[in-house]
Amino acid sequence: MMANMGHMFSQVGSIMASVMFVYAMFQQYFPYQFRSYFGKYSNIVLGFVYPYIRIKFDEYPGDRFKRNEVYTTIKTYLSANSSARAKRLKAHDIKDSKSLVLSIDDNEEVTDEFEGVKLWWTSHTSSPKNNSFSWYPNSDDKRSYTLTFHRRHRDLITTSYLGHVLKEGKAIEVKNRQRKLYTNGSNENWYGAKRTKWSHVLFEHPATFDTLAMDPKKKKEIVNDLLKFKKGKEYYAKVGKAWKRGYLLYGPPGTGKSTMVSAMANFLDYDVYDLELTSVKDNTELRKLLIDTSNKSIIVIEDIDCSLDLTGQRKKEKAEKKKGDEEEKDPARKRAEEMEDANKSKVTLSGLLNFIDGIWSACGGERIIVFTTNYVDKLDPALIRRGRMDKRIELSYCCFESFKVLAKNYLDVESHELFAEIECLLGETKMTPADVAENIMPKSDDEDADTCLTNLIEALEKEKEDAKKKAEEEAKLKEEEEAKLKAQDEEMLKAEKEEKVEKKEGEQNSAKENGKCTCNGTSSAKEVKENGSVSS
Ligand SMILES: Nc1ncnc2c1ncn2[C@@H]1O[C@H](COP(=O)(O)OP(=O)(O)OP(=O)(O)O)[C@@H](O)[C@H]1O
Ligand SMILES: [Mg+2]
Repeated sequence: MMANMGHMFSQVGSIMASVMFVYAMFQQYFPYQFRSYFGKYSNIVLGFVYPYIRIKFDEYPGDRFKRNEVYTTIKTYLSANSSARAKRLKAHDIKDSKSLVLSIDDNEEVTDEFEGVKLWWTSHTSSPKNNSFSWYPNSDDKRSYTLTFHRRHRDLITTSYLGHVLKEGKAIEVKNRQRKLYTNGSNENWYGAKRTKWSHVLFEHPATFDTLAMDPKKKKEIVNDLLKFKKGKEYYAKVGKAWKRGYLLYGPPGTGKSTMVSAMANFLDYDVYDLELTSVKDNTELRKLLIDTSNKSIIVIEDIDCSLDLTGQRKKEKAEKKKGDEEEKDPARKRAEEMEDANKSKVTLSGLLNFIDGIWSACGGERIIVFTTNYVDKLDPALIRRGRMDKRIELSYCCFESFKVLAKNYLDVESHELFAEIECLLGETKMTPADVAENIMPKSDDEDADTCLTNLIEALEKEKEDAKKKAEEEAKLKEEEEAKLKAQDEEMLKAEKEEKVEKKEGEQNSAKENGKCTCNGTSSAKEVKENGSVSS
């Protein structure tokens, strides 16, 4: 028996060796054309014997920058439907810290059934050929799912089943949706070159329009505007506009610009993309980033005035200054500066304008672009014209209406005897909502509403006093400056007067001397004449 087994193994071994040998010879000596013919016909022959059809769904199909949504939907569908049957699973996000989201692992196969028909899903990951070795998973891996089914079910699968997968996957996506906060840090060096420059965390900012302190009328207007936008798909299509809207939020620091962005995201249930312009290399990268944002999202560029040399003038000035400096700079410093310049963002104003409303901005829809700034006057008018920034919202110092919202949120107080005084003081001072909030926030368990409001009154009075002192100092400074200017003017006038007098005197003197001179001249001429006559 054992001898028979041994004989059989040696037989199998020699057959395998022969097959390998023939295959190697075939690879080596068959001309390329033959091989391709062979491949083609072998596929046809195989088609008769192997009656299965395969459909492949790539994560990044062909020449696209954008992730294939179908791939994502299939992944969601398979996670929900097949994770019970797969043997090797991957655990992903933890939804609300309550449950794990599972999906099938790489190169794992699961079966599914649809109207009594059996089919197979396989996940694949292939790494691009790369000479460098890395311990980390390569984020440039190509991932795909392959669906295999018998060819007799072709119609059923390609129409009904795939439709069912997409519909169900989308429904699960909506149910499990967790909003994300994306940012474009320079993460190139983490796991090699990434396909997407966005990295994300879960968006968990609790700000809402209810907690946002601002004039209720203005707030209502913004909420209505956002609602109209969200429901406006058909309307935008009808008027031939890309479905996007620009908001410019401006005002002093601490007046709630960033808070409003979070409130907008929570209200609309959108993702947030916090775009850091200074780490975007150039306009092409900016475009890629834009294309790789999802629908239903808010793209925020904070402090736009600081992010970019938005005026051509500033660049020119710099260039001129550079020219002047160039001669005296030593080569090492020059090189260091050149390196620094190379690392700096080369995003230009026109690149940014294209990002906002160029042809590319219409890829996808339902996007809100928000710029925030402390200095609206510094911005280039081209950047904030209507159509780019459709709505401008000024967030300003705390008024009484805003205070009431904060008091309700922070202290649960809707009316109080100290309110009248606070209203009066708020009218006379400039305190940001951030400062007001900080003052009325209880700092210990012993502090109640009375103490907190008294704290605020003290702070407001101090602010008023400081403002008064500052105003007085400024007035004094102004007075001194004016006095100085006046003194300078007077001195100049005096100097001018003296100069005039001196000039006049000088002229008179020279006139006198000239008079003498003519006499002398005539006498000397006379003398000459006389001398001449003498000599002659
Ligand atoms: N209008 C407001 N309503 C409620 N809270 C506010 C408001 N404004 C400011 N705050 C509070 O002050 C803090 C700072 O506000 P925020 O970051 O929104 O200011 P900002 O206008 O973005 O300032 P900056 O210009 O410096 O970025 C927030 O954490 C928030 O709690
Ligand atoms: Mg801010």
